[in-house]
Amino acid sequence: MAESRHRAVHAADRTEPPPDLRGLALSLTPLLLPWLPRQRWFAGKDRPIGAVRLVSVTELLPYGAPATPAAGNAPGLLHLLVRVEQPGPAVDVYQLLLGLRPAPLPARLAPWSLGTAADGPLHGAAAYDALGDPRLAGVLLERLRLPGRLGPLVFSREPGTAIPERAPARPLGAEQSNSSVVYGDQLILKLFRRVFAGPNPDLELPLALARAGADCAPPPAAWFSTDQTTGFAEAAGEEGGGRAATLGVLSPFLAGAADGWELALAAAARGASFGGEARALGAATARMHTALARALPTAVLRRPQIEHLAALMTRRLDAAAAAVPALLPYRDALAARFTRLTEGGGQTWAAQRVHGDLHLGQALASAGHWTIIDFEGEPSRPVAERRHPQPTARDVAGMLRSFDYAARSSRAAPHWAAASRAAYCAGYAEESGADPREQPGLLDAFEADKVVYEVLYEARHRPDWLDVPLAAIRRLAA
Ligand SMILES: Nc1ncnc2c1ncn2[C@@H]1O[C@H](COP(=O)(O)OP(=O)(O)O)[C@@H](O)[C@H]1O
Ligand SMILES: O=P(O)(O)O[C@H]1O[C@H](CO)[C@@H](O[C@H]2O[C@H](CO)[C@@H](O)[C@H](O)[C@H]2O)[C@H](O)[C@H]1O
Repeated sequence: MAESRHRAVHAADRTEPPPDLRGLALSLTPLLLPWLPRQRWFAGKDRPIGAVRLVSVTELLPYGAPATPAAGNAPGLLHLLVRVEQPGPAVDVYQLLLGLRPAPLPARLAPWSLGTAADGPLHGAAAYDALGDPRLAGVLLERLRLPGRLGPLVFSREPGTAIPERAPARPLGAEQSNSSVVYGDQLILKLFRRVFAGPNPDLELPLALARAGADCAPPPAAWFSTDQTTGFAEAAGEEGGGRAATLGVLSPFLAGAADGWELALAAAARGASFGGEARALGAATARMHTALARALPTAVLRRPQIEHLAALMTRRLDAAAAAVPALLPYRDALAARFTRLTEGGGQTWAAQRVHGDLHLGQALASAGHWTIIDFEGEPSRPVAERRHPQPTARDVAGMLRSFDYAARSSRAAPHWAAASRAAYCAGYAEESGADPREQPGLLDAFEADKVVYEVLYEARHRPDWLDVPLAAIRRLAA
């Protein structure tokens, strides 16, 4: 890799992309406008895009500069952070990795195409999502192997971790909020698409767990971030303002693991009990909570914080009901669950860092062990809010909802979900000594909050699934 060239392109103290790189990237922006809203991870699909502005441009591999003459038309690789301006309060920053080759693209890369630059310095170059190109994904792996700075990008590596020099790369096909590449069934790189100022909990929590010796999450091997966060959204930067934004995390890949969602669906579809697995998952959740409470700050929620929490849940409910009118008839019954939280007199709740979006798809089973992944929290919540200590009931409620989703999606007998939920809570209680069912008001409120979130999530991303949370709401509100 022509490392010295990359460093020459980006001086370490530069805050603006050099004019030649800015010119390159500007000739790509017309291609971004139609492409962005088609991406699963693009959060602003419901609003028109006003403008796409460059926050930073980094050349990871120069276009049109083959390392050897024999390499012929070598691809280029650009890292972009772009601000997408849309109607509404937040301005989102997205991370893009764009491959460049002379048009036309080879057929294997066609599904990743953004189109061909019509003018500017890249006139005639085909741009594509570089994660679909194993060669370019390899460039990223090499960067992560060698810690250091490249312009606005800072690459870090956890001491004592093994990262191969080369490994075949394949993009993960799953419908995701972010994008991931698997290297040789050994490592997985998760690239955050919508990025925020401050550490991403999906690095912060697994790293804290690993450093505390807990084996509940894959231990990060390397990561990269940017410390140039001036163009980032205000709201997202509240707590992390001016601090480095995490862009990607490389972790061990659990080859051959099955996720809890597939396992639960398979069991439910053949009428088999999921009790043993749910119990073990409850115990794994409790171990994760215990380790997080030891490794990261905890808090006690008193009356003002509990009122704030209830108000936040009610605000989210009202926003969801405004967007999905099918929620309106149940609004008051759901709001009552939040209000009841504040009626406990001198009641206090223990709070700590939690997973924040725990569901069956976030638990991987391999060799009889549950590993928890994806600690980012609910992607639509401000990151500052996701990083606050919260009652562990938030995670328990998330998983309980997931058993309901699995039962409805597989048309399981009605008692299947109830039995799985009970086994999960029993496993949690055995491991931690505290049964989540002993705080029914808290669990009810978090379950109602989660199901409201799910209504909005399904309405935005999977309208065919909307009836799953709506059916639960009809039950909760009855
Ligand atoms: N360490 C891992 N080992 C094996 N598979 C993984 C690992 N991390 C993630 N995956 C797979 O990738 C999918 C997406 O990862 P996730 O972190 O949930 O991303 P997103 O936030 O985009 O949903 C998961 O559902 C899982 O199937
Ligand atoms: O995995 P992500 O971080 O992208 O989480 C989002 O997508 C999930 C769906 O993939 C969504 O989860 C909902 O559907 C699941 C079944 O597909 C179900 O098991 C969960 O209980 C349900 O909440 C999640 O809410 C969303 O944040």
